[in-house]
Amino acid sequence: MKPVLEAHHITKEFSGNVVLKDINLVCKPGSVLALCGENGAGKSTLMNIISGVLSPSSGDLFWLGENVKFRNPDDAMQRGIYIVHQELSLLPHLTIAENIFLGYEPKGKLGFLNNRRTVELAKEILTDISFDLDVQLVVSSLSPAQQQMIEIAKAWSRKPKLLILDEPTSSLPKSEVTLLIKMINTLRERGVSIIFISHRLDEILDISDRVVVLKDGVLVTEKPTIELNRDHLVQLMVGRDITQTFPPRVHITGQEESMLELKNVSVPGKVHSASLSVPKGHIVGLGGLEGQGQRDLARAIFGVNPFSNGTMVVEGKVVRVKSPRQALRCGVVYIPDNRRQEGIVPPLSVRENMVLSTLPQIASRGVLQKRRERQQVTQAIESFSIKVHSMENLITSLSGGNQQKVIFSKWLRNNPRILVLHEPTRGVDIQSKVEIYQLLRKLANEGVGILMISSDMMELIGMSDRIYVMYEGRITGHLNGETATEEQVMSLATTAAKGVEM
Ligand SMILES: Nc1ncnc2c1ncn2[C@@H]1O[C@H](COP(=O)(O)OP(=O)(O)OP(=O)(O)O)[C@@H](O)[C@H]1O
Repeated sequence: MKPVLEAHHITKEFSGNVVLKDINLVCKPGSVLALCGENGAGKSTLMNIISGVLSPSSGDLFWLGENVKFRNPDDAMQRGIYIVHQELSLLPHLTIAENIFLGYEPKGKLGFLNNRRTVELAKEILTDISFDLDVQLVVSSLSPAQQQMIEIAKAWSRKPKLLILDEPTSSLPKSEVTLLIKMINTLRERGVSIIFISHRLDEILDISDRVVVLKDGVLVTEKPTIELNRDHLVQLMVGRDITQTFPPRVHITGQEESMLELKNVSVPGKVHSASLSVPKGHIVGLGGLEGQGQRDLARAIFGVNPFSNGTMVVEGKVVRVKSPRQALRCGVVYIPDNRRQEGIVPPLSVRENMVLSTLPQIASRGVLQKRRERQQVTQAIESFSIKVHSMENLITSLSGGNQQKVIFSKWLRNNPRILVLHEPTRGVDIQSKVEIYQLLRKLANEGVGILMISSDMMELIGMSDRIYVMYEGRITGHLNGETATEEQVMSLATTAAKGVEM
């Protein structure tokens, strides 16, 4: 079949720094091409070139055999290239139908907006891709998975020939990924050529027909997916085998010392009478489907939206945490899941972003302190393997995964006693995941109490010493992390049973 798009010898430089070298790529109709590689390998840059956001420094793009130069994303979209970015672009206060047709609203005879027609057409689009949802719902009421699917429905309404999905599953729990995969398969059957970027290897192997691996801006492999397995793919991306993803648990003997205890805490309408305990040196997992109150619980612990009732005990003392500042004073640090929106300050450099949370301490000190600060930043860049040329580069010039690592390291500079993390490895490549897991275990071994919210079942079971599960704002039970199974977690995640320990 004739390719829709061919990239010939694409190279891209940013101020003399070559981030893509001589890339050749072929995208065929009705086929899914998975694009993978470590954080900073060049995946987004390549997609931005294909979708007209960036121009290549050299090389050519051919669209249906014709040599093309896109001046902007609209230009590429006119041809049929549509990109769905990692960050969702929907307007939360508008309905699904309004979002799908934003900027393309069907007009009536006199040129007025035709709301009924918008609703009808939106319904047709959802039906066409077998997605059953009331198109008059407001987007803010949807789950992240549903919002992601509306992004794809919006793309589908523009009749794309080439659809680029940049980490579409990274914020979705496994249970909802299935829905998305079904949708991708439907689009493939309709003859759409799809480029699928993901760090989730199982999905890559599941969905794609061919796999392309980028490493440091070079295309190192292109193979039919059936010739690959998980280990092989890791080898290609990382350059070595990763035999052990999760570091070994350490068995703590003697009396358990509690770092954080929640007794019947509530957040109105979100968390109902939840109780849990995080012992010293433990990693306690908090699982469940997305949106069951985990975020509200974490934010309340950190004083963003305080608990309305119940008791919070930190290292044996009852505390009332009403602000993040108070939480930090109690030794509690919270690293949220939407790190890129909440965590970075775009106009600042990597160094400035890293020292931000401890800035008042640093600002009052002199040259020596500045030197120390630079040393600490250098150390953080090394220990997190952050891909950056200079610490003075703007944070926005880093790849998504590397921005996440900067934020991670920034919060850890506060020397937490209790660390609350939400989806610690979302959007992070396999190698860095392993590094983050090792770091968390090291912190636990040093006596930090860790509460890790994760919808990644492998991670939850592989890392936690104890697992609590939430459903509809309640903790439905807890499990021993070492013996827990996926089925047990799922069963607690979908039932209102109480007080189960297995
Ligand atoms: N506007 C820019 N200016 C300077 N450097 C940039 C710019 N955009 C990207 N880069 C650099 O290009 C390299 C590739 O980044 P890119 O975002 O394409 O990686 P990626 O493979 O998509 O990573 P991730 O998985 O983390 O999203 C990185 O080293 C990044 O710092």
